[in-house]
Amino acid sequence: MTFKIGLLGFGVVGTGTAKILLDPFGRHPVLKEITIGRVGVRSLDKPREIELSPQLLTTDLESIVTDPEIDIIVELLGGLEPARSLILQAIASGKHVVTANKAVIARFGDEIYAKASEKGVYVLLEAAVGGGIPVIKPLKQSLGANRISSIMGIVNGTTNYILTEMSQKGADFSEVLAKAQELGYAEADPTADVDGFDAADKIAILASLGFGGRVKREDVYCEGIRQVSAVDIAYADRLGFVIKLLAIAKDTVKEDSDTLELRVHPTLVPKTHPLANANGVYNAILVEGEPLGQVMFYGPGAGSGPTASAVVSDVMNIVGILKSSGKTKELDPLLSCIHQHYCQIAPMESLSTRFYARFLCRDVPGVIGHLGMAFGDHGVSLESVVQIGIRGDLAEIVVVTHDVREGNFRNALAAIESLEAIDSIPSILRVL
Ligand SMILES: NC(=O)C1=CN([C@@H]2O[C@H](COP(=O)(O)OP(=O)(O)OC[C@H]3O[C@@H](n4cnc5c(N)ncnc54)[C@H](OP(=O)(O)O)[C@@H]3O)[C@@H](O)[C@H]2O)C=CC1
Ligand SMILES: N[C@@H](CC=O)C(=O)O
Ligand code: NA
Repeated sequence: MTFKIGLLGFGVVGTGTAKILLDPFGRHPVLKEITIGRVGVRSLDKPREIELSPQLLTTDLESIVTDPEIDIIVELLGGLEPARSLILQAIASGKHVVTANKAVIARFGDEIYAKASEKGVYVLLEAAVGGGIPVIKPLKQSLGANRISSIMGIVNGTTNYILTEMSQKGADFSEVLAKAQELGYAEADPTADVDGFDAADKIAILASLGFGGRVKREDVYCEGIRQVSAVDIAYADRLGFVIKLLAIAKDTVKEDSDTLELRVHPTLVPKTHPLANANGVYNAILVEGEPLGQVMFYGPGAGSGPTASAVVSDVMNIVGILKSSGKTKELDPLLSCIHQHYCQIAPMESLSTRFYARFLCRDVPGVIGHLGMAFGDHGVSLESVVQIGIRGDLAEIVVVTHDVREGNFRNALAAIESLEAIDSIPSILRVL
């Protein structure tokens, strides 16, 4: 029996996917039954790493998603449109879909999964989060017996690569970003990586799987890494931390309400924490549940081969189902997505966390006392105050707070900004 896939996109991940499918020797035997039926691209003239028969390539992507010969559509275009419309058209034509497109799923997952359930087809997305790391299927299946309390991790390879190179080699931000693009890690528009949007898409998807409700993408609080400077990386290092872009989804049961913290931001992570040692393009996702406790998923979070590994494993899962149960419309609830309600998200002001803040102060007597008083007045207690040095004619003071409600911390900062001794507050970062 042969199963035909229609590949939408033949870039970094599309090429990696074709490489695996065209070289099945030594891999799972089911791969020998999968062939590439058609390939959709934007430009027919572009030089390609893999030579495909010219009849396979087309710029008419609609003709692929409606082709009766195709069993599975593999969407590797990126971007919102035409990806969303083509996925919906593929579903309407009764085709199963595999996608790596977290941007589309995080925004239109409810629409896509509702249509997929109606049509009795699967939409699988292992490659969309953590690249090659198996994390979607484990959350759906292997961890299904657990009550998940938190999902926290490094889910963007590009920014982790940038932060690692900045901290280990003192490299320059824009040079490292260009290298990440060259290596095929970054999105077509790398703003999505650098400003945290890609990580926010991914944590929205993970939260929805882990906490059993839909998540509105716009509810994810999101800060990227643009404001992380070499100065803060060096201070963090001296204080025993590394700076990582963390994506966090945490169940916070308070009194009678059960809400979810959902946020992406650069974070000072203690060097002893398991997430601190995920470097370069590697991602790490720490899941906590009852009764299991903690489990960490670690591996390459982006790149052609690793991401293609996840894409092809989804294709194989669908082929396995088609082979064993035929074209039944009854979906396996452990592979499909059936959420109906939305998770309730906690407002940022109500969250409690530690903060790191760097102040530039006029070197007047008692400045540390003024700072301490302003924090104290707003219920913020300090874990450490380090007056590190002089920058020009300004004194540089770094503080780390104890756990504090975000709202109280912001109020304290507003008061501090108006102090005569304060010149500026160049950085504020959260601490794990
Ligand atoms: N790169 C990575 O490491 C990872 C990527 N992903 C996701 O995988 C998906 C693909 O990413 P990647 O392979 O890096 O992207 P690329 O930009 O390398 O490839 C995109 C492919 O899609 C084709 N394409 C894009 N828009 C259109 C259009 N409107 N009509 C026809 N063809 C189009 C391009 O055609 P042409 O070649 O003619 O330009 C190209 O072949 C994205 O959703 C991304 O987020 C997920 C995990 C990791
Ligand atoms: N641009 C993304 C690619 C994988 O999802 C990243 O850098 O992680
Ligand atoms: Na994955």
